[in-house]
Amino acid sequence: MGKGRLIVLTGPSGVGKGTLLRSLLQRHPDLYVSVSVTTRAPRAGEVDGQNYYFVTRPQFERMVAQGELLEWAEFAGNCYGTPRKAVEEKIQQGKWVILEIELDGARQIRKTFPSALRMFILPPSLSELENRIRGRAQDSEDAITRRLTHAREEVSAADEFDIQIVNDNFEEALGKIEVALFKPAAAIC
Ligand SMILES: Nc1nc2c(ncn2[C@@H]2O[C@H](COP(=O)(O)OP(=O)(O)O)[C@@H](O)[C@H]2O)c(=O)[nH]1
Ligand SMILES: Nc1ncnc2c1ncn2[C@@H]1O[C@H](COP(=O)(O)OP(=O)(O)O)[C@@H](O)[C@H]1O
Repeated sequence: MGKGRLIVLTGPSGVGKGTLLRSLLQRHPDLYVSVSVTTRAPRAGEVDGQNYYFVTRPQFERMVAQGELLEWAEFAGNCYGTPRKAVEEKIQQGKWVILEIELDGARQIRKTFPSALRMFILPPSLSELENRIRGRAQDSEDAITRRLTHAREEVSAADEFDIQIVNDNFEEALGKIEVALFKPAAAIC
C-alpha cells in the first residue's frame, strides 16, 4: 500500500477548480476528493453528499464545537469546512486526498499539515474570471460581487503556495497539476 498524502487546491471562485478536479478524477480514479460541509444553499444540480454535505448553521456550529472539522472558514456569507474523519481515514488507508478549499482554510492546513502539497490556481485575468463566474450562471449578482471581491485578495496570496498554475488553456493546466502530483520531486525543479 502506498503512503497517504494531503493535497490542497485553492484559487478564486470561478477559476475552474471544480472542473479541473472532475477531469483529474476521471483520469486518476484512485485520488480521493474530500466532500466539504457547507451552509450554502445547493445550486441547481448539486447533490447532497456528492458536491457538498448541505447543513444548517446550527449543525455546522455543532460540528465545529465537537472538533469534527479539520479546517473551516466563512466565505461570501456562508460557512465551509472539511470533515476530519473521512480525510484521516483515507490518508491512513494510503490514499491521496485532495481538499478544494479557499485561502483561510489552506492557511490552517499549512499549520496543521505542513507536509501537504499546496497548489494555487490562477485565472488568466480578473476579467476572464468574471466572465467564467457569470458564464456559469449559478450565482446571484450579490454572490458574484462577493466572490470577485475575495478573488483579488486570494490572487495576491498565490505566492504562499508551493505551486502556481494559470488555468488559461484547460488541458495545459490539467497537465501541470498532473506533473505536480506525479513527477518525482527532483523532476519538478
Ligand atoms: N475553507 C474551506 N473552503 C471551502 C471548503 N469547501 C469549499 N470551499 C471553498 O469555498 C469557496 C466557495 O465555494 P462555492 O460556494 O462552492 O463556490 P465556487 O467556488 O464559486 O464554486 C471556494 O473557494 C471553495 O474552494 C471547505 O471545506 N473549507
Ligand atoms: N480553462 C478554462 N477556460 C475557459 N473556461 C473554463 C476553464 N476552466 C473552467 N472553465 C469554466 O469556468 C466556469 C467556472 O468553473 P468552476 O470549475 O465552477 O470553478 P470553481 O470551482 O473554481 O469555482 C465553468 O463554467 C467552467 O466550465
